[in-house]
Amino acid sequence: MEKVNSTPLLRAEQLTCIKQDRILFEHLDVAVYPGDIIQVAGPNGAGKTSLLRILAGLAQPHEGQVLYNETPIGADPEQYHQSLLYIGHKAGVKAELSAEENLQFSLALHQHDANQAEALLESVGLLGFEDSLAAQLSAGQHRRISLAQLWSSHAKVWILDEPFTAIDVKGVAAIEQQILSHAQQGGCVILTTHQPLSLPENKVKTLTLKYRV
Ligand SMILES: Nc1ncnc2c1ncn2[C@@H]1O[C@H](COP(=O)(O)OP(=O)(O)OP(=O)(O)O)[C@@H](O)[C@H]1O
Repeated sequence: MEKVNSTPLLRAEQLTCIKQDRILFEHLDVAVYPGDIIQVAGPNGAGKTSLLRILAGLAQPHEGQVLYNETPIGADPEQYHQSLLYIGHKAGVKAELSAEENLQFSLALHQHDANQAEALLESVGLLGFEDSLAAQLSAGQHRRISLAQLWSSHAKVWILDEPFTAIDVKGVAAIEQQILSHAQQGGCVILTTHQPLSLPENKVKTLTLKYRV
C-alpha cells in the first residue's frame, strides 16, 4: 500500500556547501514531508543558516539541488516564492518605521492584506505599540513584528532561522503553538534554534550538522 504523504513537499538532493574553503556539508539529502517540523541543530558555524538559505533559494549550493513538489526551485522561482515564508535570523525591521508600518511592508511583500497588520500585532502581544517607531522597541519586540507573519501566512513551507531569539517564555509558547498548528494543517517547518523546543518530541525531527574542520 502506498504511504500517505509519500511525496516530500521539499527535497534537497546531494547538497554540498563550501564557505571560505571549508566544506560545511557535502552530499546532504533532506526530505521534508507535509506535517514535518524539522529542527536543524549543530554548533555555531556548523552551517545551519547556510543550509536554510539554500533551502529558501536565497543561496546556491556548490553542488546539488532543492526541489519543491519535485520541481527544482529554480525552474519556477515565483511559485516557490509564493509557497515559502522565510524569516531570517535578523529581525529585518526598519528603525524609522512604526511597528505597524514594518508589518504592513512585510505583508505587502508577500502579497497579503496589509489591513490585517493591527490584528496580527495583537496576536504577538504588540497591541498598543502599533505606532511606536521600531527604533524605540526592544530586540524581542522587533522579532515579534517579523514573526507576526506566522499568523497570516498561507505558505506551505516555513523556514525560520532562530525564531525564538530574544523572545520571552510566553512568546515562545505562542510561536511553538503556531508552528504546531501549521504542521497539523499539512504545512512543513524547518527551523534552527539553540534553545530546546517544548514541542512534543514525536512531532519534531532533528537534522544535526557537525562542525567540520
Ligand atoms: N557571508 C559569509 N562569507 C564568508 N563566510 C561565511 C559567510 N557566512 C557564513 N560563512 C562561513 O560559514 C560558516 C557557517 O556559517 P552559518 O551561519 O551557516 O553557521 P550556523 O550553523 O548557522 O552558525 P550559528 O549557530 O552561529 O548561527 C561560518 O563559520 C563562516 O565560516
